[in-house]
Parts: sequence; C-alpha cells; structure tokens
Amino acid sequence: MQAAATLIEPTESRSELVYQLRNVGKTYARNAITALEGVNLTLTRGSFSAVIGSSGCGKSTLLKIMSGLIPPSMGRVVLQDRPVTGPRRDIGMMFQQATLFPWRTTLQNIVLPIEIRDGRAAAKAAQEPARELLELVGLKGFENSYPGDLSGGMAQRASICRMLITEPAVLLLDEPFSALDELTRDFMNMELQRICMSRNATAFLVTHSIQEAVILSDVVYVMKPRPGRIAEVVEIDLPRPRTLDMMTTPKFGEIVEHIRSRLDKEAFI
Ligand SMILES: Nc1ncnc2c1ncn2[C@@H]1O[C@H](COP(=O)(O)OP(=O)(O)OP(=O)(O)O)[C@@H](O)[C@H]1O
Repeated sequence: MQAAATLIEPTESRSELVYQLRNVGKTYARNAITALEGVNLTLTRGSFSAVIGSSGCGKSTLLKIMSGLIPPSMGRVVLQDRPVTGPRRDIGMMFQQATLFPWRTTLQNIVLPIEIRDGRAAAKAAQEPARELLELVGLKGFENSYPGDLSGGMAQRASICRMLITEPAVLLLDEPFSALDELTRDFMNMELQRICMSRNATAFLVTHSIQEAVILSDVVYVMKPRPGRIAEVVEIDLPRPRTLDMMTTPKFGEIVEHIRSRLDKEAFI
C-alpha cells in the first residue's frame, strides 16, 4: 500500500496554507463525552480533503467547529491567519439538502447570502456573477425557475452557486450529494471536482463513502471514535482530473481497501 496510500505529514511549506487545526479537542459539557481529541489538520489552497469515519466518531463535531458554529474545548482553529471564533463570511457551507427557498427563483436564491450580508443593491449587483456561476454549474437558462421545478441534482448545483457567490476561502461540504441517487451522485462528484479545479477552491468533505472520499480527494483523514481522533492521513496519489473510470482500477481498489481496513469495523456501516 506504500505507493498509493501512505502515512504523511502534510507539507505545509510548499503550498499556501488556508485552514489549520492544531490539537483541537471537544468535550460536550452536558454528557462529558469527549467527541474530539488531538485533531491536527491542514488545508492548503486548491486542495480537496475528506474526512471519513464510523457513525459517532466526531465528523459533525469537527465540521461544526471548522464552520465556527461551536467552539472547541481546546486547541487552535485558524482560517487565513485569523482564529475562527464564530460563523464567517469566508467560510462556505453545503449540506445534504439544498435548502433553497421555494418562493424565490434560482437566481434570487443564489444572491440571497449577499442580500442578507450587504443589502438589496449589492444582491442586484451580484446577479451578473450569479449568472456566470449558473453557467459554470450547467444551469444556464434556469435563472428564473423556482426550486420546485429543479431536480435534486439541479437544486444542489444551485446551492453550489449560492455557496460560491460570496467567494469563500474554504468550502465545507457535509455529505452534499448523499440524498441523490447513485448515478447522479457520481456525476455530481465529477462536476464538483471540475468546479473546484476551475476556481482553485479549497474543499473539505464529510462523507460516509470511502469511494467518494478517494475519487475526490488529495488527502483523506480517517477518523476513529471514542474519543474521536484522526487515526491516519492518507494521501491519494491518483492523477487529476479524476474520472469515474478510475474507480474500476486496481490502484483505486487498493486505496479503498486500505482505508476500509483502518476504519473501526464494528461501528462502520
Ligand atoms: N450536542 C451534543 N451534546 C452532547 N454530545 C454530543 C453532541 N453532539 C454530538 N455528541 C456526541 O459526540 C460524539 C460525536 O458525535 P458526532 O455527531 O460529531 O459524530 P459523527 O461522526 O458526525 O456521527 P454521524 O456519522 O452518525 O453523523 C457522539 O458520541 C455524540 O453522541
């Protein structure tokens, strides 16, 4: 397994550092559960990373800390040289459900974060970039459609635009395509790669799918539970752009098997 997936210390000096967690821990006071312990993580500009682990190993806790929704109990969380102490403009998020407002058109949904942040005039000015984003994700022509007229995949494309409109420094993706059927999900993952590559985006994905983590990522963080911790950092040494065909290669299979073997077997479904 050495060639394809090796234990690494991310090379921080070579690439531009965007996001860094140092020795992050989280204990929930209510039940004294240590959800995270000693988590170190580094995201560099343009990299795609994923975290995978069994249910209850602390993935959601990690993402909530990274998005500024909850504070860590210990450790440092730094985005673009500034500590993360709450939700921030330079953090983009995407969830399992598209959560578009049904009474707003696609275009109006996409500029909503700007409207909330900077007002109506700014939202109007953002319509042109929003149209460009719609073109980027293949939704040109659907500007004036309502969410009810979009398929699940199209709605998630629109929510990609809504996430990108504020030009965040980091994209935090919480199983964004897990509610879609498998074929659409595979296709959307390739679209996500294309969009991230075209914008040199820095992305961090939470997923339950080893295949998804491997096909998308430069680095996969394998987590183990009780307490939630990073058990291994696996570098995915596959060329880019990745293609769905790669999922049938022996090398891909080896990496997947390696990660599977590292996961907590009893707890992982
Ligand atoms: N708000 C909370 N208060 C108390 N304990 C919590 C809270 N949120 C999570 N936990 C506990 O922290 C641990 C990690 O939970 P977390 O939801 O982060 O795991 P997860 O890996 O995201 O799980 P899943 O894959 O099932 O979503 C679990 O033991 C959980 O019970």
